[in-house]
Order: sequence, then structure tokens, then C-alpha cells
Amino acid sequence: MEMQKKQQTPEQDALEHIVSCRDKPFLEERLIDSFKGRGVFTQQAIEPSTFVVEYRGKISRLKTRKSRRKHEDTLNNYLYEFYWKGTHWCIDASKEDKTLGRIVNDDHINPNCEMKKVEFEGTPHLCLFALREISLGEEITFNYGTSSYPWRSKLVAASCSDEEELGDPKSKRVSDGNYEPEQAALISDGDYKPEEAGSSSDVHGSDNDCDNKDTEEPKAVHQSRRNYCYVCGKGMTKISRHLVRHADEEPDIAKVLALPKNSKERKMLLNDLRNRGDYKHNQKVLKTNCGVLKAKRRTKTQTVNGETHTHCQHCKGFISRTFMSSHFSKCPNISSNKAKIFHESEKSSLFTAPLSDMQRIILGLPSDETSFMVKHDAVLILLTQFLSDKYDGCQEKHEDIKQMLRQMGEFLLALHGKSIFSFKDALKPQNFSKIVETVKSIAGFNEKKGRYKKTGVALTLGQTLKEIANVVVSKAEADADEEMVRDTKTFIKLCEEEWKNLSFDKKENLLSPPKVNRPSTIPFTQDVQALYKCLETTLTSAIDTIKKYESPQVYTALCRVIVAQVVVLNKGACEVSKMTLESFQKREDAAQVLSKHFVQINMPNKTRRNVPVLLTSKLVDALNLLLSKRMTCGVHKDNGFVFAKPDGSPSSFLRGRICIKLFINLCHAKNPEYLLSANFQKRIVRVFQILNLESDELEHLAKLLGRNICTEKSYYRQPEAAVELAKIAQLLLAMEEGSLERFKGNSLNDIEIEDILEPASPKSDDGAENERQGLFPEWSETFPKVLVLPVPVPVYVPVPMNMYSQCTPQPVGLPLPLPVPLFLPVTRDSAESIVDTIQEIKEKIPSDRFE
Ligand SMILES: C[S@@+](CC[C@H](N)C(=O)[O-])C[C@H]1O[C@@H](n2cnc3c(N)ncnc32)[C@H](O)[C@@H]1O
Repeated sequence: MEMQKKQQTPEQDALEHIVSCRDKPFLEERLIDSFKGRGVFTQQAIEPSTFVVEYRGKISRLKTRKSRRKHEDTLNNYLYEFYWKGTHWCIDASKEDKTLGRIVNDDHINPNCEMKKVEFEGTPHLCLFALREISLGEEITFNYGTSSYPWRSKLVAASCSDEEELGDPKSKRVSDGNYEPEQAALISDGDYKPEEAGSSSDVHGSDNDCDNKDTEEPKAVHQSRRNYCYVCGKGMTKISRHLVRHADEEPDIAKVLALPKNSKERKMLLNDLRNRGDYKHNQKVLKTNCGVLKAKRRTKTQTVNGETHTHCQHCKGFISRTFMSSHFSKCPNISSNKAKIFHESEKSSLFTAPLSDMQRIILGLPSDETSFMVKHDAVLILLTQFLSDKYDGCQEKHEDIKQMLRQMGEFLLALHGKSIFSFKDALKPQNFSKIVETVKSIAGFNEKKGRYKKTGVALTLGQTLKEIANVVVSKAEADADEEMVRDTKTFIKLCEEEWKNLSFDKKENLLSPPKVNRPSTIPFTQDVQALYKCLETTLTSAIDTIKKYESPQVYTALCRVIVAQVVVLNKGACEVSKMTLESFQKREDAAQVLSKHFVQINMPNKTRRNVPVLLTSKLVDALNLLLSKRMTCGVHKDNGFVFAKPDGSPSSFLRGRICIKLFINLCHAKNPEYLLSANFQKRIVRVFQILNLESDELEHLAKLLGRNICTEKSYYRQPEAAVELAKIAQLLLAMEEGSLERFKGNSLNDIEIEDILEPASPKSDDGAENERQGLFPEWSETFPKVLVLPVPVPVYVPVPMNMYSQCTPQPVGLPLPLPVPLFLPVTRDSAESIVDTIQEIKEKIPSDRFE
């Protein structure tokens, strides 16, 4: 039975799924028959009132009005028309997008779900909620409305015998389609009673309590009686009999079945297969927090959950933590001494060591499937130990270590598909080809072109694998395990060979420019506008939502959009993400208010220098709202980061580059990959700064540029303004790079916009650098300067004291009449040339421009 997460209402659950755009993992699409088509089925029982699935699609507001009497919600041909707050809306789900809500079928007699509207970010979302308990294997249905749908008239014709084909008595109801028997069999939930009844199991494992009643344990105990099939995922009371069905498709099963009945080997291998299925099932339950866990040993009293139990990394059985040590001594899969070095290290590090940095890192990982992989892999534990020793007492490194561990946890999860379940196995030379295949799939290797889409990811993975192998070699050397030393050293050599080729690919990429069509400047600028609009609307609605619902999900949605907004206004996503409460609160004390619209915050970076972060006043308000909801939404009281996650951890924070990536993918940009590229980030920052200027400020900027351009702020959000926006951004960039000379004597009209964006710099072309440093690379060789261009000159350049003598003219405070609030964080080299070029611009602007 699906359990609601603690304290989470069905509506909050719906919001969480709306935000993440995901369907519940236990729902699946199945073909029913040629008449009804596909439908959605649950692989797990669902409690009444639970949120089940969202009907997603393209939403639009319709202008047509119907009489009040006809204000009825109806679904026709994937178009769901409905009324919300007095307005007529339509969700068009005709696009095949793999989401499940759109293929839920109609049942007007005994539907198990009802459609409700959930408001998120100012728009209605259609969500199905369970009307009653929905049994495992049942089809999800709801009432489409009162129209005379053609299939409803066929009801009477449906025969009862068709019903029997459905297999699951709980899902039986009046059939509403012309079922074809062999297709109808596809939707059987798999508990094939005739075959199971009265049969005895091949395996008499301690946990395999056969029970013909086929019922789950009482709720209080929360443990499953069934074993789960690793092939189809079904829960069965007699798994060994069930596996016979898959013998043709699964060589592992065929191999076991060929062994003599009751032989020791057969029992052991069957036990492995059973554990494999239970492990897969448990991972799903732990990930989704829905469903019942299957423990290796059932107890009448003990509750089974992720805290009381853990998987043995050797046999994959779900074992009580209390009995883990004694399990190790008899686990059939721990046979050699080689395995024991890991098991010893696991025992000592996980169960007996005093609270150390290493344990703090491990305990600080969020509780999800990825972290689960990390926590239960002996090699990753060893790596954590190594890294925490290496950075002894250096708390700032903890987040980086956690990130690396999670990347490796995800890698391990991906390896499961290749039957590798631990790093111990992953580092075996015979598995090296599987490692390379997995890296290729994660980093998007294009076989035809023979190159990676994400070279940086491939390089990072290769580098980390090598580091892990080195740690293992040291440990094995200390333990005098020669075989392990030899194997792992071979693995390192293979890595070097493989990744040497990768750097060669990288060079090839740089030498031969990519043949793909490159975007012209205008579409790129339009994409930036699209991103701007997306962030603006999301921020507004996230603010509205958090005022209504205070939940960790809604808090995260608001936090995510704020951090993304701050990142696009500034360079250096990594720095921005780590903004502290202290630096945010000090913004006024430090007299950093630079204009009525922008606020500067000084944040110390790695070298303890202050890095300016610009915020609009709207963002400051949003941040204040966010901060006021920290406690109620689950942020740890000691978490000092402004963008703290509501996960109860004192040191977690949302990462700017991940958040911005999300919005880039959401904003319907034509070329999202270019927005993601480090090569264009300067342009993004400039365009965003322009878009955030108020009309009067834009006017000053226009004057400065010698052109009476349209200065309505909203104008720049329109696609037509893309040309001007691109030109202004280009001028500002040229100014910053000291190459403004080439525009001398030209008005804005005369400036030619390059059709093609500048070629990528070698550093960022293939994204390798970008990937390693984050989406927006660190602002490494910059120093904290903010240049305010006043109209007219002179120039105000606040720089650290020791730099004053290098600036001409020296800072003189804000001059009259008004500063143009355009803040150009500049590099050391370009500071002086900017000052010169401003002088040139000034000479170019006719004096009558200044009223
Ligand atoms: C939103 S779609 C549902 C998914 C659809 N079954 C599919 O395979 O894509 C609606 C269509 O499904 C079919 N349908 C829905 N409920 C049905 C039912 N109870 N019996 C027969 N067909 C049904 C009708 O063809 C209807 O136009």
C-alpha cells in the first residue's frame, strides 16, 4: 500500500510531482487491447485520497464562453476542457511525451480516481486522486464527463468471460471494451493463482513463508511476505515457480533450473535470484518512500525500514542492522579473504568507529537511492575515509566530497544494469569494458562521430575512477593482498590508456570546428529573453505559492528560482550558491546599495577576497520572504547558507548551476545547449543586467551609447527587441574586453550584428572545463571591482585600496547628475581600457543628448 510521506498531504504530494514533472514509479503503461488502446496500471496498492498522477499537457486559456449550465469538465481526444476561477481552460495532451496522466482511461461507473485542480505558480494543474483503495494491478481510471462517449455504449456487449481474463479479482469490473483474450492477458498482475495454488517451493529460505492467502503483513510491521521477481518486478508468494516463466528470456534462470532439484547449488543460486528481485524492489520502495519493504528475515514485531535494515553488499539481502555483523560471518557470498578486507573496513568504519569527519560526511548525505549506494559500498566508504583524512578538519571540503561521492553513487547505480553491484567488482580488469560502456552512456558518446557529447563528464569520471583505484591499491598493499594490488593496477593502466584516447578526442574536437549549425546572435538573444521570462513568471508564482503553502517542496521551488536568477545576473555560480546569511544581512551595513534597483553583496571567495554579487530589489524581497520560511519548511537552524536546502542538514545548499540548468531546459529555448555553454555566459549576464534595468536607467544607457532607442523595459522582453538587445550586449562586452575601438563613429543602427556568434574559446569549446568548474566557471582571475558608469563621466571604480593607484581617474565618489546603474565586474586587465573607452564614447555622444 502506498504510504503518504510523513506530514505530507495528498495536495503537497501532488505539488511535489508537479514541480518535478515526474510520475510515480509504480505506475506503468500497458497495452490493453486494440479497442481501448493503452492504460495506466498500478504495481502497488494505493490508499484512498492519495495523489496518483497528473494529467500534463499544454495549457491554454480559452476565450469561448458557455452557459453556466454547461460548465462541465470533459475530456475528448486528449483535450481536457475545464473551468477554473470562472475561466475556460484547456489542457492539450495530444503530444506523446511519455507521461502517464494523458493515457488514463475512462470509467464512469466505478472509477477509482477523481480529477481535481491544484494551483501551482498561478495556473491550475489537473491531478488525479484516489477515490478509494486501489489494488495492486488495477487500472487507474476516472470519469471523463457526461458526454456520450462511443465506448460506453459497448458496455452491455461486454461479456463476463472477458472479465475473467483480467486475472486480478480486485480489478474486476464491468468491462467496457472488446477485449481480445491474448491481449487481455497482458494486463494480468502476474499472481497466476492456478499455477501457484498448492504447489511447494523449490527453496526453503527462512524468509520464504509460503502463504496461499497472498496478503501483506499488518500495517504496523511494514514488511512484505512476497518475494519480488527481478525480471518483471511482480511480488509473488512462490517466486521460484514464477521464475520458470522467464526461463526462456533469462539465461541466469535457465541455468539454475537446469541444476538438479534440491541440490545445494540450485538452492544457493535461486536464493541469489530471489535476493536480486527483492533488492530491486526495495531500492524502488526506498527511493519513492512508497510500498512495503521485503526483509531477508521476517519478524512478527520489528518494523522494517531504511533505518532499521540495510542491504548486505555481498548477497543483497535486506538485513537488520543489529544483526549485520553476525550476518557477515555466515553470508554465503563472502567467501574469499579478498572480500574480507572490505568487509572488515566496512564493519570498522560503519559500525564501530567513533564519530569522525568521515561519518559526518556519510551521515550528511541525503537519504535517497544514490546515497544509499554510497553508504553501502565498502570502496566508497574507503574513499570517504581517505578524503576526510586528506582534508582533515577542512569542513568546506565536505560538500565537494559529498558531491563526488554522489556522482560515484550514481555511477554505481548505472552499473547495476550491467550486473556490477559494487566498486570492488567494478575495479576488476575483466569488467573494464562494462565501465567504459557506462561512462560512454552517461557522457553521451556518439559512436558515429566517435566523440563524447560531455567530454568533461567522461574525463571527470575517468579521473575519479583512477583515484578510487589508487586508494584501493594503497589499502590492498597495506593488507599484503597481492592479487588485489595486481588487478587494481591493471585497472589503472587500462584507465590511463582509455582516457589518453579521450584527451586525443578532445584535441580533435578543438582542431576541427563542430559541423553542427551554430546559432545566430538573434536566436541566441531570443533564447535569453525566453529564459528571463521563464524565471520572472516562475518567481512571481513561487512567491504566491509559498504564501499559501509552506512546505519543503514549495520552499525548494522558490529557492531554486531565486538562485537561478542570481546566477544569471552574476558570474560565478559556485560562489553565488554559497552566499551566507551573514553576507546577505550585512549588505546595508557595508553601504553597498549602489542604486535604487541593484544591491551589492560582498562575499568572500576561496582566496578570502570579496566578490560582489548583484541583486535586484525584487530579488532582495524574494530572499527575505524565503528566509522567513526557513524554519517552517525544514531548514536546519544552524545552516548558514542563504540557499539552504530544507533537508534538515546544517551544511547543504542548492547549487546554482543545477538550478539554472533546470530553467534553461524548461524555458522552451530553441538552442538550450548554447545557453548552457560557458562560452556564452558573459552575454547572458550582460543581457540579464540590461533586462533588469528600469526604463529611466535604460534611457541613460541609450544616451551613453549615442542612440535614442526605445527604453521601455517591457520592450526588451519582446522578441522584436532581440536585435537591439544583442547590439547593446555586444557593445558592453566589447567595452569590457577593451575592443570598443572597432565601433568608433558608428551609431547603434550602423552596428552589424554578427550572424554567427564568436568561435568558442579552446578552453570552453567542448564543455570539459565548463563541466569541471560548474556551469559558470569560477571567477578565478578576477578581483572584486564594480564599475559604475555614470552619465556623464567621471567614473566611479570602487576597488581595493591597494589597487587605487592603478586606476585612472581615481575614485571620487558618485558624481552628478545620476549614475547609470550598470555594473560591470571587470578583470584587472580590462579596467584601464574601459576607463579609456568610456572617454571615447563620451566624445562621440553629441552634447545635446544631455538634457
Ligand atoms: C486520453 S486517451 C486514453 C489513452 C488511450 N487509451 C491510449 O491508448 O492512448 C482517451 C482515448 O482512450 C480510449 N478510451 C478511454 N477510455 C476508454 C474505455 N473505457 N473504453 C474504451 N476506450 C477508451 C478512447 O479511444 C479515448 O478517445
